[in-house]
Amino acid sequence: MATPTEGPRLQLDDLQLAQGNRTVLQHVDGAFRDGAITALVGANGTGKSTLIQGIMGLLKPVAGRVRCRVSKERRAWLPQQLALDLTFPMSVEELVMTGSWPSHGALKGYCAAHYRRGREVMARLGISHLAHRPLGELSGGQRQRALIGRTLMQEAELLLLDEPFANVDAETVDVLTTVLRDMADSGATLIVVLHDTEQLARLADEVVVLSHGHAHWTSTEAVLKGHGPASPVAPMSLGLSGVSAC
Ligand SMILES: Nc1ncnc2c1ncn2[C@@H]1O[C@H](COP(=O)(O)OP(=O)(O)OP(=O)(O)O)[C@@H](O)[C@H]1O
Repeated sequence: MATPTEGPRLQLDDLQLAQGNRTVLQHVDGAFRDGAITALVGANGTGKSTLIQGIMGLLKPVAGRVRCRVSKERRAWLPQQLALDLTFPMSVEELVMTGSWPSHGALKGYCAAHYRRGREVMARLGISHLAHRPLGELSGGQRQRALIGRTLMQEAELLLLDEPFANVDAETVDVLTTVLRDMADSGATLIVVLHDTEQLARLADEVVVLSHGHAHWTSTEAVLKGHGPASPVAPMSLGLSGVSAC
């Protein structure tokens, strides 16, 4: 199938997604802005993970379609930390280096340029001193830095993150916020599931609100002021915690 060369990288056309026999989202129409961070918010069970699965091609649409101009090698998905098994014997550096697999292949071995880039990525995330530490011996924040390092190594153009700041320390939130902003400023399209108004205010350029089976594109300001799509909607009813920034 030919890949269109114009328009946004990621567009959803009248998308309908189901889990089992149950429709979770329908008539989802909209584009994600390139070079921007879009927050995905909604109360528990409104379909945030379902939408991510649909975008990543892990869940086949019941109707409509996902139009994505990003090659599979440049798409990255960071699930919730709890969903990850990081007990296998691998060091931080080995994990970061696997980010080169989608484009380079898993079996070819790394060249000097790969190792150089891996070291740059670890330095940027403040984890150089952990390069040889097994993943199973990391804190939540250190683990999340290593996982983001893997997506930097991959040079992801489309990055989906499910609650990236859950169970991480404040310093890691600062480091990751800077790195994610830099990625967007470099042109990447980022979609981030968030549950915290402070992080939303700090990070999101725009917001997609999931509610009652539908998705609505809106501004960060509208959500923070408590005006959702079918306004007025309190941030808490969107699954957002923290004090409203209005
Ligand atoms: N594998 C599954 N089989 C059946 N139903 C599922 C499955 N996964 C999710 N669901 C249902 O689909 C709906 C949407 O779930 P989803 O996990 O996408 O919501 P969410 O917004 O990500 O929730 P949370 O904020 O709790 O992570 C829920 O009603 C959930 O119970």
